[in-house]
Amino acid sequence: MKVGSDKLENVERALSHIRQAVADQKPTVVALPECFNSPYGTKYFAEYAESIPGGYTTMQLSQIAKELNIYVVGGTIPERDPNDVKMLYNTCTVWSPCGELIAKHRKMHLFDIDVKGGVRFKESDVLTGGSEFTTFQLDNTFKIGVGICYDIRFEEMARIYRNNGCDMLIYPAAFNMTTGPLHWELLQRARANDLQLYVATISPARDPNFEYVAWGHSMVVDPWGKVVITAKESEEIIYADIDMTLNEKVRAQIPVSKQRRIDLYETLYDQRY
Ligand SMILES: NC(=O)CCC(=O)C(=O)O
Repeated sequence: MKVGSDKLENVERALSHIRQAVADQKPTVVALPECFNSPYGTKYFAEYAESIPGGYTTMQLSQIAKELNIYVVGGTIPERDPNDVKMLYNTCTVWSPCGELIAKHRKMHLFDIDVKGGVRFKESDVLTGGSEFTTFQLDNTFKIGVGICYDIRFEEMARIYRNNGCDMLIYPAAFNMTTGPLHWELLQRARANDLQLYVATISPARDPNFEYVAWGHSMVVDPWGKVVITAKESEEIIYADIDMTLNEKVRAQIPVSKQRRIDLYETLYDQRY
């Protein structure tokens, strides 16, 4: 999705794409990118931040989920904590087909990197990291874990979701022109293959005129680690059918989860899998 500097236009564009997706394919779930109501940059977050729920952007997401009878994974927006207005988060909301807020994830791992000759970014200059894991269920059948962009680099987080029974991980995300070419697909396929579940990412479209140039290429990867579909770098809606039986089929044929030598790893992870 293209994201510009006009918040109302950004939200209107998101709503219009959601309507388009529903008209084209009647999906169960629609997902938006990281930072879809604001340009992605630390100097913008305070100005575009809203409280959740109650702010303009998330009210619109609630209404459209209800109107179209779908689940909406509402990308992310900068969130202002109403109890402490200095506290800002990068937050994803999830809305049920009744328009209820069923999950809220605050980005747990803040994007602070400095690649020589490449990208430098420091979310922690203005944002606070969340400290809760976030999952939701689709009609009590399919369990989804939510992470935001840089969160995908932390395999422990994904493992915890898997140990808690997640069938899919969704990451609204905005990689960049330095790390995108090397790591965007790699990380998604790694998470999907290691944990034998579906992974989806949703990115803003690439706009070379912004200071932070997003990599684009929203993607869905299946539990074999195979890319099911990928978008171009420009604006595009992509659709994927999720086979809810595939995780179990892959896990039965390559039973790595049952073969892990957790007795040797000295891991703190839950040892159920
Ligand atoms: N918005 C982000 O968290 C970007 C993460 C990223 O680009 C990476 O390389 O990791």
